[in-house]
Amino acid sequence: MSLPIHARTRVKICGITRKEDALHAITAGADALGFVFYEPSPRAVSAAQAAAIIASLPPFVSTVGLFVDAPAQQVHATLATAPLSLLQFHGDETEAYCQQFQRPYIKALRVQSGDDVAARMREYPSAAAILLDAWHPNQPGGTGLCFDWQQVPKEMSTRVVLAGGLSASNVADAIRAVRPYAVDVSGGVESAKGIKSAEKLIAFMAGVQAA
Ligand SMILES: O=C(O)c1ccccc1NCC(=O)[C@H](O)[C@H](O)COP(=O)(O)O
Repeated sequence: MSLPIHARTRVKICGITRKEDALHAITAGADALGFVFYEPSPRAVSAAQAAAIIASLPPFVSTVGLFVDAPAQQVHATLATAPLSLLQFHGDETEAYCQQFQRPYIKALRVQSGDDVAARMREYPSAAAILLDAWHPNQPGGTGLCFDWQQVPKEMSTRVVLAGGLSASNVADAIRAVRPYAVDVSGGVESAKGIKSAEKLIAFMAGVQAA
């Protein structure tokens, strides 16, 4: 039996740094929250900060821990402190690296023009989903940039979490173009880096529902 997974598009709000933002995101209807464990990011949190936010959440909310080419020991130590439902790997991690933590994981791929996205996605058969994001030479994520949605292989869209430059103004078009399993947003729902806006979260969710 095939599941009707397109009955609605799931939403992950990434770069949560404050309890109030987490609760605004959930109240607006988000399914998942992302915590950035990458020190150079303006949205970085410690494992203890993430654990405190997660402890304040209602049930049935997925929590995603994001890493960029982190030493395995850092991922293990974070998991020991923060109860994360999934891991997200945003660097050049191999499938063998991603699998070693025995947790469901999302592999992020940063898309450049000319990329064979289908071939890159096939390198991670064990991933729970593939997050497709925009490529930038100096920033591994959270760039606020879109990539060309036509590059998403249509036959694989049920595995895709679409990210990169999404906001209330373009998320409905993005969903209609790609029909992804989920969308992911960070900068498009912020009032400042790492600070989410309740109004922008509500507007973003309305855009998702309009698609
Ligand atoms: O958000 C960050 O600062 C970040 C830093 C390093 C790696 C990944 C990062 N974010 C990952 C995400 O999942 C973002 O939501 C995704 O890149 C989209 O960001 P945006 O274009 O700002 O919506």
